[in-house]
Amino acid sequence: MTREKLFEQILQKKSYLCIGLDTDPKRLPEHLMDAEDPVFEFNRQIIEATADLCVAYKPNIAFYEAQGPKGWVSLEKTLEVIPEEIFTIADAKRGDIGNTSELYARAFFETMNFNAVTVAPYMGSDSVKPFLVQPGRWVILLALTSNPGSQDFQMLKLSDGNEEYLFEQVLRESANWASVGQMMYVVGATQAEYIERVRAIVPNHFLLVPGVGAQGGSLEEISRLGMNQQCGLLINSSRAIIYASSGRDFADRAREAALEVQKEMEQYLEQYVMHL
Ligand SMILES: O=c1ccn([C@@H]2O[C@H](COP(=O)(O)O)[C@@H](O)[C@H]2O)c(=O)[nH]1
Repeated sequence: MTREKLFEQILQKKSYLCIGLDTDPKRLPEHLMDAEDPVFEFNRQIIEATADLCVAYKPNIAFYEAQGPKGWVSLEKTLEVIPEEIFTIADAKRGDIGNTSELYARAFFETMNFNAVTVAPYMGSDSVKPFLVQPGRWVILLALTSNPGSQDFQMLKLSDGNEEYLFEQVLRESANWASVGQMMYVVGATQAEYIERVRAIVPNHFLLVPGVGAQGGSLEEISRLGMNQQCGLLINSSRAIIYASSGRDFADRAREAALEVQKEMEQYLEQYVMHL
């Protein structure tokens, strides 16, 4: 999917919400356990209830891999019921030597038909570039993650005297590997105090922002500080939406939770994008 198509969808739905399908078989409503494929049935109903309120779905691949072969089947079936216009992200955090990355790219872009895959930058350009071969398929590179451990390496100051953090060097260098139409960055909502530093280096890129909802990041703050003229944000929320209820009403409650976020996003889009 092109950047233009993504922006069109954002304007049309007045939403930049990405719903995370972190579907944990242990957290499924009891009544779904009789279904042939409870994980798929859960996802199907969540998608049916929320597709008009979000612009992306992000299955976290770990939740499917952990199930073995049947998890991959649930994932494949889930992809088939996501409407065509919605952006799909394989949150897989891959990256390896070149020929192995090529196969990861094939797995997520060809065997499965994802629009984007999350990639770790630690192994450098030759581990990331094999994901950048097809126009319309995106790399979402981990830049400044939402977890406390982001301090361990991403926030290290480089010793070359220019006072940059390692995550800033990752942004600066990797921005040369692809156009803004093929590369996004993961920046946690819990890192709002650094968002201006991020935007100083990558003003035009889309950012995938996890960490609102269950992790406590502020949607208002990240929207105010992080939006650009094409919105430039996909805000992910997983548990706060998909587990809004563990009962028979789970899909309706998920819709209500998504609607609340979408309404708030509508205000920010009007405030920070539409008037530009
Ligand atoms: O820095 C990161 C990168 C990825 N994630 C992933 O996003 C979702 C967040 O789920 P919530 O339930 O909304 O907290 C999950 O799949 C993480 O693995 C992240 O949180 N932070």
